[in-house]
Amino acid sequence: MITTVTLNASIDKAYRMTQKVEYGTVMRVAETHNSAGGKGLNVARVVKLCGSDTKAAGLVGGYNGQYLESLLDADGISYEFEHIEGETRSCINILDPEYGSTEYLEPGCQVTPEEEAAFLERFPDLIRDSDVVTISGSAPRGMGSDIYKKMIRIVKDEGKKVILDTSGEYLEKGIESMPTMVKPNQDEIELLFHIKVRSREDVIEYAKKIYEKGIPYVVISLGGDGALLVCEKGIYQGRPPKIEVVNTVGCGDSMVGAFAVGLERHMEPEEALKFAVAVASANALSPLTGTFDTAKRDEIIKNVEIIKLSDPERE
Ligand SMILES: Nc1ncnc2c1ncn2[C@@H]1O[C@H](COP(=O)(O)OP(=O)(O)OP(=O)(O)O)[C@@H](O)[C@H]1O
Ligand SMILES: O=P(O)(O)OC[C@@]1(O)O[C@H](CO)[C@@H](O)[C@@H]1O
Repeated sequence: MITTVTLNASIDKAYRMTQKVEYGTVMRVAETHNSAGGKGLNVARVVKLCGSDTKAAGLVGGYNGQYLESLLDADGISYEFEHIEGETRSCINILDPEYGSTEYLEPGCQVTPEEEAAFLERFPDLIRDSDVVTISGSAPRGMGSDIYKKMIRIVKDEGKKVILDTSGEYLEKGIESMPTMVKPNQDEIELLFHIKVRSREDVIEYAKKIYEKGIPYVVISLGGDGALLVCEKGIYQGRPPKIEVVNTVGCGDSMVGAFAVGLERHMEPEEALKFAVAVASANALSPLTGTFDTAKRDEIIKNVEIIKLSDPERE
C-alpha cells in the first residue's frame, strides 16, 4: 500500500486552447478538464494505474474540497483527508499550440496551528498500513516550514519508506530527516544550493552532495533527458526515447508514483529508474495530468536506455 500526502490539494483545471494565447484579449477555451490535483493526487492516480493499492491523505476544505473528494470517488481512489476551514485552491494549466503549458498556481488557503496539530496527531494512523509514503508539493499558508521534516521523522519511526518531492525551505528542512528518496529537478537543485547549474557535471555534483547527507536514493529529473539516480550501487542516467510531447505537467509526479511502486516491489535501482522514466514519459503523451496509457508505457520502456555513469565508492 502506498499513501500519498498532499497538504496543498487543488482542483486542477486544464484549459485546451486552439489558438495562441494573446494577453489583454478575451480568450475562449476549447475544452476544459478538472481533476483532483496537487502533486500527491497525481501520484495516487499513477500508483493505481501501475496496479498498486493507494490511499490519498492530506488537507481539504470548503466546496472545492467536497468536489475534490467526488473527483477521487470517480477515479476510484480511496482517501482520508483532514477537513479544514479554508477553501481548497484551484490551479490552472493552459495548453496552447504556441507555448505548450502555462501554469497558474494559487498559493492555497490559510491553515491554523490547531489544524496543523490535528493533522500531525492523526498522521501515524494514516500511514499505519502503508509500505511507502510519498509527500509532494507545496504546503498551504500558515504551515511551518519544518512540517515535512516532522512528517518524515514519523514515517521513519514507523519503519516505512518515504519519498519527498518538494522545493525550497520544505526540501531543505525535509532532507534533515533523511527521507528514503528525494526527487528535485534542476530548478529545485538551484534553489536548494543557491547556485546556477551550468552542466550535467554540476547536476551530478549537487546530487552527490544530497546523497552524502544520508539520502539513499537521489533522483534528479531532467525533462526530455530523463533522470539521474545516485544510490549505493552507483550513478545512473535513465534516458527516454524521443517522443511527441503533449503535456508535461505531472511528469515529475508520475516519476514519483512509479518510484514508490518500485520501492514497494523491491525493484533493483536500475529497474526502478527504467520503469519510472517510462511511466513519466508516457504521462507526457497524455493531455491529462497524472495519467498515462499503460500500452504506451510498455512500448516506451523497451527503448529507455540505462547508462551507468560511475560508481560512487571509487571516487
Ligand atoms: N520532453 C520529454 N520527453 C520525454 N520524457 C519526458 C519529457 N519531459 C518529461 N519527461 C519524463 O518525465 C520525467 C520527469 O520530467 P521533469 O524533469 O519535467 O519533471 P519535473 O520538472 O519534476 O516535473 P513537474 O512539472 O511535474 O514538477 C522525465 O524524467 C522524463 O521521464
Ligand atoms: O504548488 P505545488 O503543490 O508545488 O504544485 C501544484 C501543481 O502544479 O503540481 C501539479 C503538477 O506537478 C499540479 O497538479 C498542481 O497544480
